[in-house]
Amino acid sequence: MELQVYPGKQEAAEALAEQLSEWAREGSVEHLALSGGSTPEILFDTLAEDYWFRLPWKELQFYWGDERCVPPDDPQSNFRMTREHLFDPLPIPDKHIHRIRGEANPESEAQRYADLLKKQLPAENGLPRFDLVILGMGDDGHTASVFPHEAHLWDSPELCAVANHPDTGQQRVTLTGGIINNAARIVFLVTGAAKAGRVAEIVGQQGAGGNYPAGRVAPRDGRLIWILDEAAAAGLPPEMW
Ligand SMILES: O=C1O[C@H](COP(=O)(O)O)[C@@H](O)[C@H](O)[C@H]1O
Repeated sequence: MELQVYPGKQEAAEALAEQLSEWAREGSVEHLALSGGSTPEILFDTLAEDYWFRLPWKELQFYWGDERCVPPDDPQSNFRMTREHLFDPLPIPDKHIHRIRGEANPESEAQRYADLLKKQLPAENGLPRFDLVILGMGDDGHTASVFPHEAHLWDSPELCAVANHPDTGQQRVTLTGGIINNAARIVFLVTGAAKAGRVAEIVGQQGAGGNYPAGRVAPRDGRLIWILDEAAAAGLPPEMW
């Protein structure tokens, strides 16, 4: 596990943008899965504003780690946020954007997306392999849309599953642990004081970190990088960073 801590969320986002641009320019990232929620907005804005000419945008294929089961223009849609902050401003061909259809029947969509991943991605260890999976972590330790109350979904033999938000019951379609942990690189981008407790448990291995879905992220033979801001890292022992 590699740990990178930056003063604030802007610096953390810039660091990930820079590393992504290096990997893309050297040709080691083509297929990448994006996270949703609010944290990646700043990453996408940074990429759209400062990396127009510094990434081979037309060579990248975009996927998602999870999607809320809402229409693609809904305020809650991970695709909508990404389109507004990343795809609209940049020259990305529509055929390279492989969204999870939040408006479809969740069970059929989980199956369709799993089939698409099998078709699109190279295989390694008998599973499709992403070059890069970008993940966020919720305050409750969820990642993608595998929540603590449905942690068994992490071990699903299927590549994608239907999940339910613990408070709202909103359905989600999510990647499961097998395909996430098969990625060549997994990068967590986590910022803000609200995440510090879970970061201390999972990254600092204080307590029951391994019980959270985010604590189950452990690439089989790839790299795992946690990119934090100081607020999220505040519960980690100083010698770690
Ligand atoms: O619901 C979700 O939450 C996580 C974390 O989101 P954040 O807003 O706390 O950054 C996110 O990674 C996931 O993609 C999203 O659907």
